[in-house]
Amino acid sequence: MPSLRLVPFSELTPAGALWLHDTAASRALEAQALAAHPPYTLMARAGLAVARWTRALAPHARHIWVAVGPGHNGGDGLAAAAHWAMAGCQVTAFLWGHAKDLPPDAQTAFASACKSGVQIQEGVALLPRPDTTDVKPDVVVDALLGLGHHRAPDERLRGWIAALNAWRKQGLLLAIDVPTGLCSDHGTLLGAQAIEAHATLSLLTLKPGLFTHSGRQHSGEIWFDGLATSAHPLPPAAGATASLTSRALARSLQAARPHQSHKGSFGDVWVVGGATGMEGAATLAASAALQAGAGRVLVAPLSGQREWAARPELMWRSISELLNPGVVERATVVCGCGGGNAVARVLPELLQRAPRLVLDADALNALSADPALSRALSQRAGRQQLTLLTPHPLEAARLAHSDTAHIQHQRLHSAQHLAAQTQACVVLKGSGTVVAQVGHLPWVNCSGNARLSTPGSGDVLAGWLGGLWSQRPDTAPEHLSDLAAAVVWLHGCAAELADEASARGSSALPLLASQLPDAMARAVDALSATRP
Ligand SMILES: NC(=O)C1=CN([C@@H]2O[C@H](COP(=O)(O)OP(=O)(O)OC[C@H]3O[C@@H](n4cnc5c(N)ncnc54)[C@H](O)[C@@H]3O)[C@@H](O)[C@H]2O)[C@@H](O)CC1
Ligand SMILES: [K+]
Repeated sequence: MPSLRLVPFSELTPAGALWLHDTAASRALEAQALAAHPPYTLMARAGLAVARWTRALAPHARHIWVAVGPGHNGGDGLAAAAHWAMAGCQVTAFLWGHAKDLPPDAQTAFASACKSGVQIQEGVALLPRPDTTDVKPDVVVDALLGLGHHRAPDERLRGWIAALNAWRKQGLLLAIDVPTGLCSDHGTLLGAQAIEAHATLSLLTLKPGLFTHSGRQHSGEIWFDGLATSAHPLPPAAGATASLTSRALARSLQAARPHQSHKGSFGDVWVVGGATGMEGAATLAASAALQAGAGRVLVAPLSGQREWAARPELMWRSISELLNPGVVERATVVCGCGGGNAVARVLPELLQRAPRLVLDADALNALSADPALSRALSQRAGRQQLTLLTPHPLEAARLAHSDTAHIQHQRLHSAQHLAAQTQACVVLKGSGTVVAQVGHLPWVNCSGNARLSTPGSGDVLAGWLGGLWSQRPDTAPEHLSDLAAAVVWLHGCAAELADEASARGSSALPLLASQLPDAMARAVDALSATRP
């Protein structure tokens, strides 16, 4: 099943953008909304939204448990509990603390829950686990902690998290706003454990931590309700931390091929990579560039080996042909896929001359190892030469002279920092790929699944980026991150389509990189099949 449900909002936004708000930005919006409405309005709406959502996910649920934390997240759970009970469900609320200690709105929700017939247990030491009770709820809801959770769970909270997760196999485990234990800003775990929900309903704003690092794993299907706090159904872009990629973004970058077109209409992509033993990486990138629609794709293998059989449409050339006067200046160059150490030799000239350069894998490693190359990279922007970097976290760590844990701890910041350091557009790969460029709100990708964790997947992404870019050589610097984010979305969409097509319907097996260009082509076809 696709793991993101933002419809109808994602289909309604004309620019195709949904905004993500970190804790500070969400708190600012929350304060505005609270000031604009009578007390309890927002929590009442949150409770109704949670109740309707639960109904939609589990229409036949009769028996619901909710774990209620000490703050407003717990209040949302109590407000929902009142609705479930009024709808005839048997509902038990397990309170972390005592009702008298709840904030005022949550006390109102508590009173409403009591009146509606919710069974309440206060000051509960530990939520019952499936092996300690004969009762079998259909749905268990995490309303422990939300935006107010910033420190590592202590032993008692770890016990509650473990008990809630133990219900995952018995029924539906749902999280309100943020799965407890997950950092809503960075998607990291605040301690060793966090709720692993089947689905999460984000309230008022979408939080970046739901979408990147461990966010997707722990949030399950992500749903959103803006609580109708303004005339528009969505929170404003102002103050947003990032934008979420969408189908609409990908569609906006996909143009029909004009009837009178010929291969010269779509530009040349040169792929430089494929050192000895790694020729396949260059071939994958080249195949992707071709399938993305580039006019001609020329491969300059660093090994000198030409894989004629790989794709008859590809042309095999030497590096010196690429470096002939006027050739590289007209090309879109994808460099580094399977490049080995040999790639360092060609980088100085490519950095100097290529107007559009995608740097991946060993090209990134070469840059990190040589300060002269890094300087040459950062000087490109001043000459209006554009660069796309596609590091995975380890490559990003090398480029930033940091370590992977540091990069991953704050993926959004890391990508933005790297973009500033290199003056390039940075695609930081991983669960919830981040696309960052100086002066622009970063993108966080919402498509994809673990089928993409397979060798060669990144080569295909780099190649497709080159292939789309060659058809849009005049992409303005300020739109480069949009182009990159659209391709990242397509790459993920291909994996989701593979899931839908599979009889097993889940990410049990990888999508082989050699099949990925075709799968991305199907994703493009699916774009044009949906309404504009
Ligand atoms: N204020 C409102 O009317 C609204 C609030 N909303 C909900 O309110 C939530 C935020 O509410 P709060 O600011 O009260 O935050 P939380 O509900 O996340 O909880 C904060 C409370 O938990 C305690 N706490 C934090 N970390 C802890 C830990 N590790 N162990 C034990 N206790 C810990 C804090 O001391 C504080 O008492 C959102 O996530 C959302 O669910 C939204 O529904 C929008 C409306
Ligand atoms: K929660």
